[in-house]
Amino acid sequence: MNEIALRAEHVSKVFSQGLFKKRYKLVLDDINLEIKRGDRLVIIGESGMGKTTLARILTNLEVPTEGKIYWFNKSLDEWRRDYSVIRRKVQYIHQDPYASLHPSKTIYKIIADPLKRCEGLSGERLEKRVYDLLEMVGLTPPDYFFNKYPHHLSGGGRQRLAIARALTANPEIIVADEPISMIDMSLRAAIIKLLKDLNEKKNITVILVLHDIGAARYFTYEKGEMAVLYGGRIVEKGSSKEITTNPVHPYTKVLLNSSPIADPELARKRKVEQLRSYDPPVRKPGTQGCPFAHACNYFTDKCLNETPQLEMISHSHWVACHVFENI
Ligand SMILES: Nc1ncnc2c1ncn2[C@@H]1O[C@H](COP(=O)(O)OP(=O)(O)OP(=O)(O)O)[C@@H](O)[C@H]1O
Repeated sequence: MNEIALRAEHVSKVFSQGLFKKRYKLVLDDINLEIKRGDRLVIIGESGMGKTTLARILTNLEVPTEGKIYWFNKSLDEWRRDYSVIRRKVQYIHQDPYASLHPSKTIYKIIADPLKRCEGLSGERLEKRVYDLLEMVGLTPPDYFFNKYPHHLSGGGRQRLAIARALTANPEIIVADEPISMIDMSLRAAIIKLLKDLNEKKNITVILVLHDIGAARYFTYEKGEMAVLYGGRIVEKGSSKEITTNPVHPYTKVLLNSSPIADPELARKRKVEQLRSYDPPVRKPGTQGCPFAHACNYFTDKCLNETPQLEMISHSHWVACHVFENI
């Protein structure tokens, strides 16, 4: 059975700024998403598009202004009685592993403490679990790391440690927010591969928030979906193959065309479309119109006045754009 692991239904978020004269900002606008148990999903978009806010709402670290989140077909209200149990099954991995790891605890303690607290493990059984978890995330040989501290690790090593700590809860869903943004290029693929392995071998549902479409493609190449976020709205979503080989939204096309190519000759030949604006849109609650209209080269009056809704264009592909057929 393909159970839905996580679903966002009509999720919106408004932040207010300013102490006396409040200004309201619509950061997420009517997000609808779902992911089946054991699947992979990437939420992709550039800085300021609302990705972190969405990831935090999906894991109940932030409360939506409107809409609901469902974990395994039950709303968070319905989980209230068993919340402490289900909470541990949905783990959030922070984009800055260093900030999320206790600097004065040894690596052993960082992993052992939650295992002691939640599973009551001690002695040899505890040590074996710590050893196995470090091995699983590639911090090997594990006992070499037992008495080291997070600052002894590279950025990639710290992200592995943060993943191992999340695994102490035996999670069923992992939401990782830009897990590779603070680590060296050469180590990024290894972290994505680790998350793929956890999905494949342990059937953990993995949602990745990324701004790099190359990394998104690598994560979802064999299976999985992508949702492209712009100005707090999903502008295109579908199978990884559809989004990367047949993108139709003008923003997705720009994202794909601006991803780095190793070959300098090909990079020189590539024509990258210039947008009318590179600033993320600032939207107020109640704003109508396409969030991308201020940057889009193909906008019409309709784009300024009417918010495009996601429409199915094939069984694994949806787009929210009034003009995509004319581009
Ligand atoms: N607590 C908050 N109060 C007010 N505004 C906020 C708050 N958190 C986020 N924002 C604003 O919401 C918008 C979206 O932020 P968010 O961090 O979700 O985007 P993002 O796509 O993850 O970008 P980045 O990769 O830069 O973090 C930004 O304009 C940000 O300034």
